Amino acid sequence: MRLTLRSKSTLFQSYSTKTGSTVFALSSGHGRCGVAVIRVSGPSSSEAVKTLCGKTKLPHPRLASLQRLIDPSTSEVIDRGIVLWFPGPASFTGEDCAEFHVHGGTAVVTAILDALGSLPGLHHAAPGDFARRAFLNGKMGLTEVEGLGDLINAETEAQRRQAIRQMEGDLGNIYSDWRNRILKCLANVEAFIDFDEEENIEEDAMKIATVEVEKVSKEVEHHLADNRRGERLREGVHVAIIGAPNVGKSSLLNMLCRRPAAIVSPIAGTTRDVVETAINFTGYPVLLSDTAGLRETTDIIEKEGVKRALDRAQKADLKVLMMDATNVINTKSPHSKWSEYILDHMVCLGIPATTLQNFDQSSPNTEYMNSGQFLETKKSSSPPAQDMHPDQESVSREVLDQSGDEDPALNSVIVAINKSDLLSEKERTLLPSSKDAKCPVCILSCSTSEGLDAFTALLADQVKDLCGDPLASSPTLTQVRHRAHLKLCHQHLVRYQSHVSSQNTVLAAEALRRALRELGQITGTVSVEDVLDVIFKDFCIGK
Ligand SMILES: Nc1nc2c(ncn2[C@@H]2O[C@H](COP(=O)(O)OP(=O)(O)OP(=O)(O)O)[C@@H](O)[C@H]2O)c(=O)[nH]1
Ligand SMILES: [K+]
Ligand SMILES: [Mg+2]
Repeated sequence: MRLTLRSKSTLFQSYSTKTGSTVFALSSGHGRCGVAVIRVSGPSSSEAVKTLCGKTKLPHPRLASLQRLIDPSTSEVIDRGIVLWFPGPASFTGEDCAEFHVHGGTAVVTAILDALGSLPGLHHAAPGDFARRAFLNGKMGLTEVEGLGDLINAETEAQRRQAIRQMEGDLGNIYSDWRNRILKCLANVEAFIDFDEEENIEEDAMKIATVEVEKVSKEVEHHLADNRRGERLREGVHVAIIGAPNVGKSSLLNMLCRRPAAIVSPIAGTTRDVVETAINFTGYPVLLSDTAGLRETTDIIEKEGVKRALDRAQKADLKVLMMDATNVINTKSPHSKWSEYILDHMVCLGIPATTLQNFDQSSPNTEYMNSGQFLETKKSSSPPAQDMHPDQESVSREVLDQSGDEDPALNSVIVAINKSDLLSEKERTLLPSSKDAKCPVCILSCSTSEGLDAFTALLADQVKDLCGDPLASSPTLTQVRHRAHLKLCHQHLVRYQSHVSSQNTVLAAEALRRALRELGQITGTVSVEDVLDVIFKDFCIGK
């Protein structure tokens, strides 16, 4: 076996010198502001600093100095600002870097950028150029770079916590740990293949590897079965308000986002499009959607609205099923159970059957259906189950396990019975409790705000449950990209076990290599040389 050893740092170096160019960009926000920060990275950074400062010597590294910044073409002073010089590799990107902190006016910023652009070898940076250079120079792993991106984009406290944790390397460490352990296993398996007969390789090298692979495989599996908490927190929890026309869906949306985002009117069928608002819900991001009232209609625009509403309901993490309290009182037969009544109501509205997985079809509430207030049953026209997000299935199952008394068919549904102000005291006592309905029920009035605090608290609890506390448990998966690679990694680990069972060590080793490649694609450290490094270290080949 020939070993070509090359360290990771030389590998990264060859990338960065290949780029060779020097880039610059406005790093603070655009628009007029007190101070703007312009960043430069690359081999010509030192020339840029000297030229703009009009000096032959560089300022002290990493010390702020006040400088007159000069336009090299006219020798005119552009501005007076702070200059920071960060010689590589002790800089954010690992290259020579500089920062110009100037007055944040459009003309000042434009003049500095133009001056930099006029220097030889300097180019305006493309999006993400600085982070990319930091990654290529080994300053950050891919997951850390992604964490940095998320941190910049974080809009809520919980998102910020998750992102900073990822940027600090918590998530990357998990993946690196798996990677290192699989590398070791691969080293064992390779040694077993290569030196089986000639050398004194420990006999149980294969056994040790197999036990360890099984362990990692279980950990990956557990990490994958996270209910998409991290991804939800990153993207926002999708909450859809659905229900019959005129029950007050748009009124509720407006109350929750504290602005008249959707039109409210006494005319049934007012909302047609999905009206989406992003709100910060007690520190958690929520994408709240108001939808068209669900009913059968010949109006083609409203029909499309109903289709969109059902589609949104299907994709939502939580569905707020809104009902009009007066309808509830009038249509509920005294004999039917509340949970059945709610399920019947959903079926009548044509809400996708996937939400009603355990609905007992043998006892439909025909009296209610024939009341004429709602549509005929549309179960058959419901979108097929395979349209569901593949993970929604496991989500449902997990909620089901935890729900205890709740009806699994109603998981992810919150019933909001609105217009309670229109009921008498006596009628109110007839409304269901969460226990009767086997799912959370809130009685509220968008007119008087009654019950709104309780509803908000309940929704906040459910949103928190779906996202988890980003600091409490071990870091969760945050990106679909990671999930895709981890799923493949897990498949290869499972395959490894079956190849070992059939004593095909060559294929077993290949399965580990493929598992490693998937992990490497998450952290951005794919390099076959690493395997050889481990063999060299652990088995002292060539001593
Ligand atoms: N009395 C009373 N009226 C309400 C309440 N909430 C909403 N309304 C009224 O009910 C009517 C319909 O409200 P919307 O918010 O437009 O209802 P919607 O469900 O969005 O209606 P569509 O978009 O047409 O499906 C309006 O006239 C509201 O003012 C409430 O709690 N009590
Ligand atoms: K309306
Ligand atoms: Mg509406």
